[in-house]
This record gives sequence, C-alpha cells and structure tokens, in this order.
Amino acid sequence: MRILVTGKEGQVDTSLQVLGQKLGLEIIRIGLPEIDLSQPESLEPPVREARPDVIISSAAYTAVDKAETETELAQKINGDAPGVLARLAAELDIPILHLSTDYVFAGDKADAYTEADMPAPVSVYGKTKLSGETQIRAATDNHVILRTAWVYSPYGNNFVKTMLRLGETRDEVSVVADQHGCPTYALEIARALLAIAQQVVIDRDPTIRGTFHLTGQGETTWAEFATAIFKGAEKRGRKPVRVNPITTADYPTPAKRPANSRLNGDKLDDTFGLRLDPWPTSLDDCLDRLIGPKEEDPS
Ligand SMILES: NC(=O)C1=CN([C@@H]2O[C@H](COP(=O)(O)OP(=O)(O)OC[C@H]3O[C@@H](n4cnc5c(N)ncnc54)[C@H](OP(=O)(O)O)[C@@H]3O)[C@@H](O)[C@H]2O)C=CC1
Ligand SMILES: Cc1cn([C@H]2C[C@H](O)[C@@H](COP(=O)(O)OP(=O)(O)O[C@H]3O[C@@H](C)C(=O)[C@@H](O)[C@H]3O)O2)c(=O)[nH]c1=O
Repeated sequence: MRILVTGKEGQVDTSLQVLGQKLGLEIIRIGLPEIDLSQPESLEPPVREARPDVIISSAAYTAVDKAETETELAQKINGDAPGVLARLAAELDIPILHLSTDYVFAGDKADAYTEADMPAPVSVYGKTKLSGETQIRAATDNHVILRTAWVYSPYGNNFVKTMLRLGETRDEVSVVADQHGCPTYALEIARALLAIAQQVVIDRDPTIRGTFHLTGQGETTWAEFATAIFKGAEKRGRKPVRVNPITTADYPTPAKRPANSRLNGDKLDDTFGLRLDPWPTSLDDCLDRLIGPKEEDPS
C-alpha cells in the first residue's frame, strides 16, 4: 500500500514515517521545499506522480498565536490546501484521511465534545482548520476527518519539549490550570491512522467514513500535564521543577484557547475498534525517547 503524507518534519508525519517503516509500508512524504501548501496548486504534480492508494493530510500551519496575524497564510495552508488535496483524492478515486483539531470548538461545554457538537472556533487557527474540514466534506464523501488534540512526541515542536527546555534553566514554571484537554501522542495517532488507512483502502463502506475524535485516553489541564512532565523528567535524573498553577487571564496570549476541549472518542472505538493508550503511558514512552529510561529506585 502506497500512502502519501503531507509534511516532512512535523510530529505526525515523522511518526507515520517511523511506524510505517517498522510495518513495511510505503510512506511517501511530501513537503517544503518541493511543495508549498500556501500555493495549494503545487500539490497537484507530486500527488499525481505518486499514484497513492490513500492520502493522509497532516501538514498544517500550527502556530496558534501567529495565525492571529498571518490569517491569510493560515487559511491557505489549513483551509484551501486540504480542499485541493481532497479534490485530487476524488479524481484519483482514493480515500483521504485528514487531521483536524479540538480548537474547532468554543470550549464552553461542560462535558467532552462529541462529533455531533457544533464547532464554533474562537481562534484564527481553529477557524482555518474548520474551513479545511468543510472543504474536504464538499470535495469527497470518501474521507475520514480525525480531530485530535494537544499533540506531543519526540519530534518537532510541542508542549513537552517546551517544558523540558524551560526546566533546564528554571526551578519553577507558571502554567495555566483552567484549560482542560486530552494530550495525544503522535506515535499513537500514527498507529491509528495506519490502521484506519488499511481499512478504508479495502472497504468502501460509508459507515467507516466521516468525522471522528482521536485523542489519548484521559484528560488533564496544561498545569497538571506540566507537573507530570517534570515528575517524569525527575525520575530520569533531571532536577525538580515546580509548577505554579495560574489562570488563563494570568497568561495573556494573542489567540484565545478553549477552556474545555476534551474530545469523546467513543465513535472511533465503536467504528474502528480503536482506543489510544492513556496519555500518562504515552508520556512515559515519549520521555524514555527524549531523555532515557527511568533511573533505578535505590530502595
Ligand atoms: N500539534 C498539535 O498540538 C495538534 C495538531 N493537530 C493537527 O494535526 C496535524 C499534524 O500536526 P503536527 O504534526 O503536530 O504539526 P507540526 O507543526 O509538527 O507539523 C506541521 C507540518 O506541516 C508542514 N508545513 C507547514 N507549512 C507548510 C507549507 N506551507 N507547505 C508545506 N508544508 C508545510 C511543516 O513543515 P515545516 O516543518 O518544514 O514547516 C510540518 O512538516 C495538523 O493538521 C494539525 O493541525 C491537531 C490538534 C493538535
Ligand atoms: C509555554 C507555556 C504555555 N502556557 C499555556 C499557553 C496555552 O494556554 C497552553 C498551551 O500552550 P502551547 O502554546 O504550547 O499550546 P497550543 O499552541 O495552544 O497547543 C495547541 O496547538 C494546536 C496546533 C492544536 O491543535 C491544539 O490541540 C493544541 O495542542 O499553555 C503556560 O501557561 N505557561 C507556559 O510556560
């Protein structure tokens, strides 16, 4: 099976490459400089040439705060490029898997969001990602849109790596404690994407198409997540770092973020029999890869 993936240095595309190689799958990654999603038509030649069995649309403009001022660029990359990719998938009569985000939701719901809930993004990033979803749905029914959240991994940039970097020079870090979500490990996303890709390539059943939520099991806040990262790092020989829990108002940012962006993953489990590992289990694996194994307990 030939799997075309957009993105070359990102968290999910690298995880797909790492896992795909292990499983003996042919992963073809396309990205800068040969294609530039801000010029979506640049996708056409490499996609046609690759003749893939399935497309995974992973690349995106993910700088949430910068998107507030680079609105047009974010719209081209997150909104229009997935639309072009989906039209190409339709023309080639192949399925497209696309990653979207928890930030399509406003964050004012008390419970975890389901696929039946109405998106109402509060940031430019969220709005442009929602536009990508809409353009994909308009282009082809042969799609699987997977909304994920709070992605971390040994690759690219993410919150875990930011905390570890800050912890090198500080004894205390202030982190917001009133935003709730589900940290998700990119290698687990890759595992799910490859399993779903294999199913949709051989099975045209419309019930395994549509929109699904895909996050690590469990929920937390950024402050609790940071605490777990520093505890895990300490078990691997790093110095202790205290987390000072603060409110969103104490940490002003250009982009507004949802207070609650927890996603309910039941539909994915019911449809594909897939549940990702709990986030603390995946965080352990990520820290093993970033720092090394836990030190022996002397007792
Ligand atoms: N990160 C997160 O917390 C979350 C991510 N998602 C979604 O999951 C998907 C994967 O995210 P993740 O792997 O973390 O993203 P990353 O930011 O790690 O990677 C994004 C990839 O997109 C590429 N890219 C950006 N701009 C362009 C462009 N103009 N032309 C070609 N390629 C470009 C980047 O290339 P380069 O490195 O060269 O810039 C990089 O390979 C995205 O669709 C994202 O919206 C959803 C929820 C949470
Ligand atoms: C670095 C830092 C961040 N924060 C806050 C800011 C923010 O509210 C929260 C997370 O910060 P970040 O900027 O790392 O994360 P952010 O860019 O908001 O992450 C989002 O990325 C996009 C791509 C998504 O799709 C989302 O699911 C989500 O993962 O933590 C602190 O409170 N203290 C800190 O020292």
